Amino acid sequence: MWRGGSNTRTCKRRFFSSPTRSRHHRPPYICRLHSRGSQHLKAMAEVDHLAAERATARFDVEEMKVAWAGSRHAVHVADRMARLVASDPVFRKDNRTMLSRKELFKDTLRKAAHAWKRIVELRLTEEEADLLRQYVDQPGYVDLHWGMFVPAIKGQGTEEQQHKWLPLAYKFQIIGCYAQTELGHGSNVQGLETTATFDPKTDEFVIHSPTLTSSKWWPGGLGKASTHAVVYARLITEGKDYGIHGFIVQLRSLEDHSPLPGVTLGDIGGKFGSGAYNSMDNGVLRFDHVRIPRDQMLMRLSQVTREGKYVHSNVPKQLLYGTMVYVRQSIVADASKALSRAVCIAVRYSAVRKQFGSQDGGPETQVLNYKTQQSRLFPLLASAYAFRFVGDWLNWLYTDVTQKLEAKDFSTLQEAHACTAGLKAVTTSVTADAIEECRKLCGGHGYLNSSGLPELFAVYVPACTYEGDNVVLLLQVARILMKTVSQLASGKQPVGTMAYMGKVQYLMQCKSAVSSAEDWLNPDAIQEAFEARALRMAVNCAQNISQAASQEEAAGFYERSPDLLEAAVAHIQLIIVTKFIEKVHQEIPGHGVKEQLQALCNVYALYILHKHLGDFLATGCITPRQGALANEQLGKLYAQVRPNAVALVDAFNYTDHYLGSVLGRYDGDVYPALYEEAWKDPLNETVVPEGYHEYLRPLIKQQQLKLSRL
Ligand SMILES: CC/C=C\C/C=C\C/C=C\C/C=C\C/C=C\C/C=C\C=C\C(=O)SCCNC(=O)CCNC(=O)[C@H](O)C(C)(C)COP(=O)(O)OP(=O)(O)OC[C@H]1O[C@@H](n2cnc3c(N)ncnc32)[C@H](O)[C@@H]1OP(=O)(O)O
Ligand SMILES: Cc1cc2nc3c(=O)[nH]c(=O)nc-3n(C[C@H](O)[C@H](O)[C@H](O)COP(=O)(O)OP(=O)(O)OC[C@H]3O[C@@H](n4cnc5c(N)ncnc54)[C@H](O)[C@@H]3O)c2cc1C
Repeated sequence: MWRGGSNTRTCKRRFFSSPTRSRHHRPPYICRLHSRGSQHLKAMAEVDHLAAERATARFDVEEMKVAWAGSRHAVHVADRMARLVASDPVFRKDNRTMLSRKELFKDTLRKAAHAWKRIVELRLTEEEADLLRQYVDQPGYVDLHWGMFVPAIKGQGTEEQQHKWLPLAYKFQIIGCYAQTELGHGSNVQGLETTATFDPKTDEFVIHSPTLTSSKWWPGGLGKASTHAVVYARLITEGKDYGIHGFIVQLRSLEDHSPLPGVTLGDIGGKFGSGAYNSMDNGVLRFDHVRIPRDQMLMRLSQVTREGKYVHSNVPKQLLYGTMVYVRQSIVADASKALSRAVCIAVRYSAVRKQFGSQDGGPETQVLNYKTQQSRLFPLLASAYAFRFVGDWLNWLYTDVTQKLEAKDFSTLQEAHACTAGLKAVTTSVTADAIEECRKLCGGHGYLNSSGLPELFAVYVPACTYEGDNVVLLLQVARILMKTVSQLASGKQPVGTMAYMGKVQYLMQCKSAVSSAEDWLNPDAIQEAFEARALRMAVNCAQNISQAASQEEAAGFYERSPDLLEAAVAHIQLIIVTKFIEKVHQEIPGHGVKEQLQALCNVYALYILHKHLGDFLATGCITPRQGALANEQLGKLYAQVRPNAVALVDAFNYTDHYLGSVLGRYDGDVYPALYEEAWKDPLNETVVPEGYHEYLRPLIKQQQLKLSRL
């Protein structure tokens, strides 16, 4: 093989012959390697494996792209934007992990400015611009500007305020961030300490950070880029504290970007992983009696009059949390993107990679053919599709609730909160774990930056924390579940995703009718088992809380919170399974597409059942035998997915630029790419490393001297 042959030996000789060769003047062996032509290498590499894989697909990949993207139009626009970004040298990202923090941040500013220039030049629509930013794929201040600052003003500002501030934000005449979290408090929003005290003499609010722990801490874009922030602070007027409200505060000069008087701010420092989320300037901010006009309080939900009187509109105060609800639903859509990227890399590489099993000098086995590889990878593939569809549904729910709120109908607010909080928590936790699992599925090469997986993981894991720590959010779901269970006795019929709880009499005693592995292909059997498990877990928790009669309800909730978390997860998994089943029931065009989605839906549901078998058995929803039959059926489904696996990840329609992984390349030509990538590392800029003369040579010489004395 070329990898271990004479070229390698030439390489060693040449390296030792020249101490300071630059990577721009590569040693002759590399030139020779190239002059022999990439065609020669290609012929020797395993390019054909993916072509052969694609030929075994039993469905129409182009139509699956439509099912994944949501419409033919969505495929077309996404494709155009992805290619626009991939073909633009400013958007290159293969060198990102080698940049210093300062270089990375400057690169992010450059990319953001260039993206904006292209958006304006090409007169892109909002949909196109969002996609272009997604494919640029580098976290930066623009995410918070468009993702939180603008939505906060839209959701909490009066029409007059929107009219004043939004045009400035839309044209980047100001740059905004979302400054809620403080050093001392993040999860507990009501515990924030920053104050906004109304001064009727000047008709201003005085924004102040009374303690160190009240310093704003974490807001993205705050550290270096933003000129303005929506700041959350305790509103104090007429000597009374009215709790947390939002205020638009200018932080930096629009002339020279210097902090305004009374404002102290900066970046909070390096974060997990090289490159990755370090492109973002998460910041710290302190106020020393900073004055803002009264009309910079976001006044849609409540107002302070010229005289300083507090007036609360007749709306639920939780509408203040609206921006978080909006972002949580978009994070569910992001989860399917991040998970599908990791799975695409792991599936393609598993089809290329071979280990063991060579018979009579024949080829080794593709690792994708190992049942263990399939049982680790295919549930993640199914989860990517499941999250995609539940994300679409959540987006619909969010739009529906927003329309109802506009009409002053607040009846679905709790449903929106429970679904966004719970789905955000479950999909991000699964995705973070899955990216790490995909790294392991790629063996040693998965640990290289060039696999794309370390960076994806480092960028993605904070999703388990931002926009609400996942445990805190699941406890919110659990509280709503307990409230719903307690209302069942009074005959109140639960609605929306809790409606199944209305079948309490039946679901508490039903027994699964499954008697063969094939019976688990029946969506009704799956649905019933998941509903019974979720309801029984919730009812068990409610009973345990109320049986602790000596305790206050809150203390009982606290005691039982680990069980409540599991009940909340069971409820959210039921929603994901239900929405996948509903999707598959729809008319889905394209040869074999519906069948593949059906198989993935079953993989998802039966994998969850298998993983959480303890829940299903302990609640008596299924018998151990039925659990074993589910596992048997799961194995059959993996065999069904196997010939379609590569085509199923092709349907995500990701460019090599967006994937950013030598292992996940579309053409499967992995080894030459890995080899090539290694030489780009700064350590290879010189053949003899810096520090050799200072540290290595003296050490070796000293040891040689010692030995010669012996
Ligand atoms: C290199 C690139 C490579 C790869 C990239 C690949 C992928 C990357 C993908 C994405 C990355 C890109 C961008 C990143 C995007 C975003 C991240 C950036 C920004 C992050 C921003 C933030 O984090 S902002 C701060 C968020 N903070 C929180 O979420 C705080 C959490 N806490 C709370 O929400 C609340 O404090 C609480 C809900 C926990 C408690 O509320 P509280 O009012 O104190 O008390 P309760 O008694 O619990 O509740 C009272 C009642 O209110 C109801 N309630 C609570 N919340 C809501 C709500 N939101 N809506 C409606 N109702 C609500 C609750 O149920 C109670 O109701 P009752 O009926 O029981 O009274
Ligand atoms: C990358 C990143 C970007 C961010 N961007 C922004 C931003 O733009 N704007 C902004 O305002 N904020 C931002 N944040 C802050 C983020 O929203 C908070 O970190 C998050 O809400 C968690 O709050 P915390 O840090 O206070 O965690 P804590 O609440 O201190 O959590 C610590 C531990 O305590 C546990 N815990 C806390 N409360 C409970 C409870 N009641 N019951 C059981 N366990 C509990 C948690 O599960 C966790 O294990 C960002 C954070 C990160 C990491």
